[in-house]
Amino acid sequence: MSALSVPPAPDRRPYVALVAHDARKDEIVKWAGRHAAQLARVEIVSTGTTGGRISEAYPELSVTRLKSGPLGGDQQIGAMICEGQIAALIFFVDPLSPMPHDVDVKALTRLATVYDLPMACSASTADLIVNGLLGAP
Ligand SMILES: O=C(CO)COP(=O)(O)O
Repeated sequence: MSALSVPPAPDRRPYVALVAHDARKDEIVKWAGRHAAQLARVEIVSTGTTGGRISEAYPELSVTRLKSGPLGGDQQIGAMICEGQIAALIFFVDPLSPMPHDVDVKALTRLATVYDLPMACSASTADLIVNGLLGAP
């Protein structure tokens, strides 16, 4: 699918948003591998680079890639949250590095809170969310 537009809501399956900062991309790829059977039951939407890494590692998963985070991808996912298209946000943030798009990161986590969306910023909480929403592996 195009990396340029927010896609329409899928017919049947909710989106789970997967996003990670560079320092944590290896970690989210590993995490997605542990949950691949569960993630195969949903549509995944990701910021550009994160989505590329996950698709490359697990071509069997359905991953829609948006813009890269610093180029607006976080905001695209925020818009999808507003439109009720996202069931959960798994966002492995890097808390140790300054980000040029810090305002976008804050806006995304803020919207997840506004809409009471299940949101995880690390693997242990992401495990609980995915097991809770999608059942045990
Ligand atoms: O920067 C990000 C989230 O704030 C992630 O974007 P990428 O997946 O394109 O690296």
